[in-house]
Order: sequence, then structure tokens, then C-alpha cells
Amino acid sequence: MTDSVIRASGLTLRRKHIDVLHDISFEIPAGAVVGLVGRNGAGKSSLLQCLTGLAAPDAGHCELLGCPSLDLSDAVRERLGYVAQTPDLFGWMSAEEHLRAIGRAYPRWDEARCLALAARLDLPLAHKVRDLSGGDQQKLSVVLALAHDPDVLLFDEPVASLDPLSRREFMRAIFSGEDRERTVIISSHILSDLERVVTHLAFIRSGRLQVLDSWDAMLEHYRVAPAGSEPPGAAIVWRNKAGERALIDTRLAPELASASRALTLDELFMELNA
Ligand SMILES: Nc1ncnc2c1ncn2[C@@H]1O[C@H](COP(=O)(O)OP(=O)(O)OP(=O)(O)O)[C@@H](O)[C@H]1O
Repeated sequence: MTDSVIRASGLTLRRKHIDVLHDISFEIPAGAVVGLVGRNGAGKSSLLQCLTGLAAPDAGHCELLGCPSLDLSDAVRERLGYVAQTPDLFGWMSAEEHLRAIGRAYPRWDEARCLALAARLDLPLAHKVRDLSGGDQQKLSVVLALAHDPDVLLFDEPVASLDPLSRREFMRAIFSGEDRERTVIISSHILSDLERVVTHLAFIRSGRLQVLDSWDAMLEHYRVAPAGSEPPGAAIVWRNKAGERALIDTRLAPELASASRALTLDELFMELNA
């Protein structure tokens, strides 16, 4: 991939003597929308924390927009939007005061965009933040991450607490109707939401990146190897624990391309976590 906006190289993060991220390397091109997928505890939040510079890796490094994550310049911070899984908000302010307070720190803050997003997500602006429901607090952090029109968005389960209507509005607000290129990593367990918006998927399991590829390539080329076949080692993306099932990339085993059907995202998730 060229023109990378987000890079990681040999990223390893240890917590309590355990590698919660292990030797992760990837490059994400400008304009990609990457769904970050994995089971609970797989390392998704830890990876996003390393990318934003909130966690310091024990080995390797990562960068955003060419700037080391641990030393992000103000210029890069202004182009970045991040929603943490558990947002850190000022409970004593009203939602509107909160938006204004953060907006003052961003030269690129767009008040009209901010209020339009808040209205679109039905955010009760007059309420104290501490009195907002969990879902409304999540909406507030989404508006905070988007109002300065960032070029890079890192979202850690941004829709987990949103009702289906709000989720739909959120997805539309981010992914449609805007004539600009944004590079996004979004972690979510709601695969049906991801399926509609991603260009790429990254699967992570026990701190290791299993695969990062375009969703189109996965749909077209990833197959379960037929029982009894012996796919070449290079074509095997993942073997289940018992070793009797293999997920393969048929670009590297074209002779098996027609042997089975395309997988849904749910099925891919199951295969990669079997
Ligand atoms: N502050 C911490 N101290 C010690 N271990 C931690 C800490 N934060 C996370 N971990 C561990 O790191 C591993 C990865 O956690 P992480 O939160 O990155 O996973 P996740 O994929 O985001 O999970 P989920 O889908 O449940 O949000 C887990 O085993 C978790 O227990």
C-alpha cells in the first residue's frame, strides 16, 4: 500500500507481563475505512490507544499522518478525531457548554457542523453531561470527535450504546454525504454496521493481527478449503484449533477458487475465531 496515513511496525504492548499486542505491523492508505474486529479482550482498544499515543508500546512503533504516535504535533492532533470506549467527559457542564469548551481548543472547529451533528443525533444539548444516558454521552463524544472535521478518525466501539436509529444516523453522518477523503479505523462488534461502510477489515485475535485486507478481496477470494484438500501453506490465512479446517486466500490457491462459496462477515469472524 502506498500513501499510508496510519502505520504500525512491530508493535508490541505488554500489560501485567502479558503481550496484549504482539508484533503488529500494517499500513493503512488514505481514504480507507477499516473495521477492527476481534473478540472481547483481543486487543482492539489497546491498539487504538497505541495509535493515538495514549499507550506506549514496549517494542515497535506507530505513526499517524507521518508523525510518531508518542509525539504527535499540534498540527496532526488537529486533524485527528478519537472516540474512546469509555469517554472522559466533564460531567458538571451541559452538553452545549462541553462542546463550546472543547471547540475553543481547535482552530478547525466548525460550530455550524457541530450543532448540525448534535441535532442529527438528537443530542439533548441543555442537559448536564452527568445526567445524560450512556448512549447520549457516547453521542456527545462522537460530536466532539467530528466537529473539527478531522482527516483521521479512530473510533473504539462508538455505537455500542446507541439505539438502532441513532446508530444509523451516526453511520450516515460519518460515512456518507461528504465530499472529502477521511481515513477511519472503527472497532465494533456490530458486524452488520461495519459491513455497510468498510473498505477494509482487520481481524485481531489474542493481540495478534490475523489478517488485514480489503473487504472486496475477502468477499472474492477468502474461502474455506474443501474437506480433504491440501491447500499450499502460503494460501492459508487461518487454521482452526483442531487443524482440520483452513480459511484460505484463493489468489494463492486458484485451483480451489471455485470449490466453495463466498463467506459473510459473520462467517469470516467465526472462522478466524475457531
Ligand atoms: N490497563 C490494563 N491493565 C492490564 N491489562 C489490561 C489493561 N487494559 C487492557 N488490558 C488487557 O489487555 C487485553 C486487551 O484488552 P483490550 O481492551 O485492548 O481488548 P478489546 O479487544 O478492546 O476488548 P473489548 O472488545 O472487550 O473492548 C485484555 O486481556 C485486557 O484484560
